[in-house]
Amino acid sequence: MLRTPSRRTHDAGPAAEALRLVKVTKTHGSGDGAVTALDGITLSLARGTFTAVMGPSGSGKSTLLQCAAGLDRPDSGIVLVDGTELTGSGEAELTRFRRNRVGFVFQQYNLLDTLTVAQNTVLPLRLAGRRVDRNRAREVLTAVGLGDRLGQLPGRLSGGQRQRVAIARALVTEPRVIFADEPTGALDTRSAREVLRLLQGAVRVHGRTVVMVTHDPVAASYADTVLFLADGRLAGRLPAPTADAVAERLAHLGDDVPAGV
Ligand SMILES: Nc1ncnc2c1ncn2[C@@H]1O[C@H](COP(=O)(O)OP(=O)(O)OP(=O)(O)O)[C@@H](O)[C@H]1O
Repeated sequence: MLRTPSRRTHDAGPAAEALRLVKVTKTHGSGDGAVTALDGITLSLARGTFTAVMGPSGSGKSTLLQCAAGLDRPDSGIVLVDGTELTGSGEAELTRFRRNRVGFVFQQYNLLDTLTVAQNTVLPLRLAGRRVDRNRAREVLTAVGLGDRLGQLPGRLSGGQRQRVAIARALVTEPRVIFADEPTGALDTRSAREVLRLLQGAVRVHGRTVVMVTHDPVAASYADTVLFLADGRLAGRLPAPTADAVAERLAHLGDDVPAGV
């Protein structure tokens, strides 16, 4: 069962906490081929914050996001989203939780080509069995600047426009946390900026919580805080990041790893 705040034991201000990981470990593969992707990650993210996760290739960023979002299961440790414990829950419950409380944005958009922009946008509501208000797609697509594209197929849109549909789709359920894995990785500078501003607006205007994996220091500078990963461990934290400061930290990652972040 998913545990509610009143029944869980790791309770440090649930009202203010959007995401909490306690000693999360994850190993991919087994035997000689086993790779420790996450090596005891403990972190807490406040509601209404925008966090970027950075680190070298293979440092565990995507695995962290997948485990935090309930898309993958840690080997050990605890994951709480908005005060509800995901670890230890059944598959059906986890699916229901993801559909209602979490939004996703991926590098490759993951839109369904045969559905219109509007249909793609409200798909999470349909999958969750929620009522779909006729105006909901228009409302949320207008907010991302695509109010005039409702009936189009994704194949007719640019990469930036597709990613904005993906953001509308992530926002449509009014999720507690939005997880974005390299959302600007396939975009040109201008489209990337639009996407980052939308994510920033979701946090600043609507109080959502965004966790974004990125390789790009400029993209990370849109976040309130950057968390650095190295070898599956937290290797630093940078509040109020500038692109230069992020690039500088990345260049020296591993020089000194603090014990707790
Ligand atoms: N499904 C898998 N099977 C085996 N090994 C995996 C799998 N997924 C990830 N790994 C390994 O786990 C480690 C962490 O991978 P992960 O994708 O989380 O890192 P990352 O920081 O997101 O990397 P990148 O920046 O290249 O996307 C890497 O060594 C990777 O090769």
